[in-house]
Amino acid sequence: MTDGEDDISSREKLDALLRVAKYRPKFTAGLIVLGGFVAFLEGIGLSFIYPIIEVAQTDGEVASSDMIMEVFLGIYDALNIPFKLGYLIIGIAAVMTVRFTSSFIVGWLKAMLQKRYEQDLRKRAFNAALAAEVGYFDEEGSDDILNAIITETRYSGRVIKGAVQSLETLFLAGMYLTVMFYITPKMTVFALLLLGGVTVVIRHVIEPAATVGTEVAEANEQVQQSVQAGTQGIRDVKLFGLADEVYDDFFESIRRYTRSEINLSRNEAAMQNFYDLAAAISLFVLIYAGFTYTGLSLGALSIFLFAMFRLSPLMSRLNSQVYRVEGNLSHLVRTQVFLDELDSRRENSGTQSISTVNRIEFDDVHFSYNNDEKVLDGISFNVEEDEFIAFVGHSGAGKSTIVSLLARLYDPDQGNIRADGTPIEEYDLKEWRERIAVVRQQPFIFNGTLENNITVGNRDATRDDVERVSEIAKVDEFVDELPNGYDSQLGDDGVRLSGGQRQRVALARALLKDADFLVLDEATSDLDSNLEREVQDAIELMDRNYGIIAIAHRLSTVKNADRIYTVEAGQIIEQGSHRELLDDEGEYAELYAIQSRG
Ligand SMILES: Nc1ncnc2c1ncn2[C@@H]1O[C@H](COP(=O)(O)OP(=O)(O)OP(=O)(O)O)[C@@H](O)[C@H]1O
Repeated sequence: MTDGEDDISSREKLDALLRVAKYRPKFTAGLIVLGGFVAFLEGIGLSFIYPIIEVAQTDGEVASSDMIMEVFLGIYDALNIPFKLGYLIIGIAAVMTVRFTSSFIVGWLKAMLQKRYEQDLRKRAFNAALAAEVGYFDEEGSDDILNAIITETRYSGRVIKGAVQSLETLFLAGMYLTVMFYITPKMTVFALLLLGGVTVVIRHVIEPAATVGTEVAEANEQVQQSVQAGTQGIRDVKLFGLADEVYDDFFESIRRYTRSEINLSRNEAAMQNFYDLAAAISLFVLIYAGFTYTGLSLGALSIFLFAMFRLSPLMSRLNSQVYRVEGNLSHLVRTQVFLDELDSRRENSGTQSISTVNRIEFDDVHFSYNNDEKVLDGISFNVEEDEFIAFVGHSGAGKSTIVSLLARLYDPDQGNIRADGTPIEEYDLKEWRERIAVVRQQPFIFNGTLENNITVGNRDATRDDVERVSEIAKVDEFVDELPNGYDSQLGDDGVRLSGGQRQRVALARALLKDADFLVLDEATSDLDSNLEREVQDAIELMDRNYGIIAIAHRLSTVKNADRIYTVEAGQIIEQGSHRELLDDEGEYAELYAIQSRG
């Protein structure tokens, strides 16, 4: 195979196969042994031809002329069965029954192995994806991750079945060869050279399977991306007249996919048919040679030719199977690389337990997303459990990033974030996230009921609890308009809700969590100012004591904050109460003046 950019080296393929072998090795070994047993029975069945032909020719009067005959006579004698044609037929029928029943079991177990392996890969991939850092999703894009979990794993699962199948075929071929070799070594070597030569020529001429496999995998990924843009992004596609562009992308990738799949099948068909052609010609050459140059008995020659007749399609099947396995191996290698990457990007959790937080402190925190532009440049602030602080500033200043770091979606490059004096990365990650309730500007709505969406952070909550927080978040104002109240299905990503309604659901969700700090990242920006004010008041008047960290564009919502921090280019440029900041006549005062005029 040529080593192009996207080609996968033999070493990688071998590693991938070795890793597959470690999945349920005993089951797989049992399956292979059973495959060997099938081949053995096939051999026994085949050898029955010999006594059957001999007995038919001599009308039952056979002498133990050679080893095969002696073995058969011995067995029939031991079982006390007459060595007659009828009983020989019954014998072969019995052997074939066991052989094909075993084959059926092998087929069944193979499917089991393949599907379970595929399931295992999917489970591992999704589990690892759920545990991976958010940064990995930023880099890879969720489309690629989706494709790796859904599509690549399916192809990968086929490797294990294909490999076992190839081994089975190899056993059968080996058995036929052994029988042939036993009868006439010279003609067997000649037959092998013929078939082997044809195989080498055909494989050399046809494109290496893995290259085509990689092409199929890449094209698949692109198809998925285009379809996703056309489904998830359908509104923007329509609004911006992007349908043609999205369709062109889709068409180009599906064309690539179709072409690669056709090439793959063409290569397989070519291999199969040209091989069969060569095998058929070889067979007639051998029939001629057998009758002309060897003094074999009709029985022996029949077994030889029958074995040869069965061997040739097996060899071509083996060729196609190996070719398929190689093709699927490139998917497997990609899946394994993906799994390794996910594992190496696992979120780090601390071990320290945490049940309440009284104080959070950012101490000279620096951060950049891709090690290039600094997004946070020395952020320091603190907030107590009974305080309300706010961040304001221009878009892109780094405010949401502060929240992401606080929730440990990312870790700082430099500096410390402490909770009650301990760096937050030392806390158990899950427990830490339970301490803070974050409401994002564009929350995700899960496919389920309204109630289900409100209780995501507290599945034990009762309907009363749900109604209580819904009143504060003003969800109660639209719940009656939904067809089944709290039991209404919200659809994929909450398509049935307006932006403001989604935000209210997210707020109710956060309020239901038993957290110590409530983090509102433009949480009410889609509500009209009156409703926003009402929600804000309701939160501030709650009996429950939360520390509140709010990010706001509309400055009126943070007027009551104990401290307001103005963020610019990743730095806090001023801080103080609303009054103090107005008196300072700095950036905040300017922003406030602009908004008041508006
Ligand atoms: N996941 C990400 N990967 C790379 N860069 C990012 C990512 N998220 C944000 N940024 C960049 O970091 C900078 C700060 O973004 P951030 O969302 O924190 O700003 P913000 O002040 O909250 O803005 P806004 O008010 O518009 O929400 C921006 O320049 C943005 O492009």
